[in-house]
Amino acid sequence: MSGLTLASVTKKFGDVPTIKGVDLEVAPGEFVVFVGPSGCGKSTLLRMISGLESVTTGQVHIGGRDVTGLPPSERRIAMVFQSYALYPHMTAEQNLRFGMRMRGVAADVIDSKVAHAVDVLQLQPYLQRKPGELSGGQCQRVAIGRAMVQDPDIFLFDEPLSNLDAELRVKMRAEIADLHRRLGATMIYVTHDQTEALTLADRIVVLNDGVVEQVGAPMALYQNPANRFVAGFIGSPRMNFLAGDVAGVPGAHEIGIRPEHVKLVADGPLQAEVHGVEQLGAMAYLHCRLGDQEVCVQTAGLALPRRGERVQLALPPEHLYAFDRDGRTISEPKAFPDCPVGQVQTATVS
Ligand SMILES: Nc1ncnc2c1ncn2[C@@H]1O[C@H](COP(=O)(O)OP(=O)(O)OP(=O)(O)O)[C@@H](O)[C@H]1O
Repeated sequence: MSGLTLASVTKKFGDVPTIKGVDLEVAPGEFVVFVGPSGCGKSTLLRMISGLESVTTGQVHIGGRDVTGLPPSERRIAMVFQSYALYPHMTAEQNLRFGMRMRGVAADVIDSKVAHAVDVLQLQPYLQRKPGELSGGQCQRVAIGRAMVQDPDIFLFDEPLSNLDAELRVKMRAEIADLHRRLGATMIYVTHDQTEALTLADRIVVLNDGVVEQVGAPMALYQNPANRFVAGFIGSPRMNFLAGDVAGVPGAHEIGIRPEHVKLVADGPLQAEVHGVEQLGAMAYLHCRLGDQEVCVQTAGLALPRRGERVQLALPPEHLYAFDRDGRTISEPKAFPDCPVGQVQTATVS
C-alpha cells in the first residue's frame, strides 16, 4: 500500500494558471475526496496524479517514488472514469483480462486476479456480456474490477457515479465504501456530490479556483470550516450568511448559521417573512426574508407556517460562525463528538 505526496504542484494551460500550488499528503490506505465548484481543477489535479496531464511545476510522489515525469503506465495507479471507458467490442471478462494480457502477465495470475475481482464485485452473471448489454451500474462495476486486477498502489476515481440514477448511486456508493474497507487501498476520488464526499471520505480536500481551501475529516470541515467558502460549500442546504450586526457579534463582518440551527420561536428577536416552504416529509425548509437578507430554516414541525406569514427567529449563539472581511473564520472552533476542539484540523493553504 502506498501513500501520495503532492509538493507545490501547479498546472498552466497555455498562460492560464489552473492549479496554483497544491501541497497534499495522503497516507497509505486513506480515502481522500476532492470537492469544489465546477471548473476549480479537481479533475486536472487527479489527472496530474495519474500522469494523463503533465505537471507544470512541483512534484508528485507515489509510495515515496518521484513519478512526476513518468507516463501513467509506470505509476502503478488505476483510474476509474465517469464514462467507464470499457472496450465496447469485448465482453466484461475480456475487458478485465485485456490490460494484463497486453502486459504479458502469466495466465494463471490473470485467472486468479480476475476470479478475485469477480468475487468481490459479484460480476459472475455479467462476464459474457458486452458493455452495450450491461446497465450503467454494471458497467461501472466492470470498470472498477478492471482497476482492481491491476493491483494499483492508488485507485483514482473521476466522478465514477455521475452517470447513474439516484438509487444506483446510493448502492454503488456503498459498494465503493465496502471495496475500500476490504482492500484497504489508497483511494483518491473526485466528485461534486456532497453526500458522496461526506460519506466516503476519510478526509476531504476542498478546492476553489486551483487552490486548496481546507483539508480535513468530513465532520471537521462541517463543524469548523476555516473560512466562508468552505462554510458555504460543505453542507446542504448551505449555511445562511447574514451581516454581522444582525446577531450582535462584535468584530464580525458576517455571521453564518446552518439552517438546522435557526430556531422558530414564539417571541424572538428577529422578525422574518416566509416566502417559500419546501415540505420533504420528515422535515421542511422554510425560506424566509429577514429585512433584505435570506434565511433558510430547517424544521421538523408538521404545522408549518404558510407563504407570506410572519415568523420569529432566534439564532442560538453557540451555533454562530463569525467571519472577518476576508472571509476567514474568527469564531472559536466548535467541539463535536470524536474530535475535541484541541484536535480539530483546520489547515488551510492559500
Ligand atoms: N486540456 C485543457 N486545456 C485548457 N484548459 C483546460 C483543459 N482541461 C481543463 N481545462 C480548464 O481547467 C479548469 C479546471 O478544469 P477541471 O476539469 O479540472 O475542473 P473540475 O473542477 O474537474 O470541473 P467539473 O466539476 O466541472 O468537472 C477549467 O477552467 C477548464 O476549462
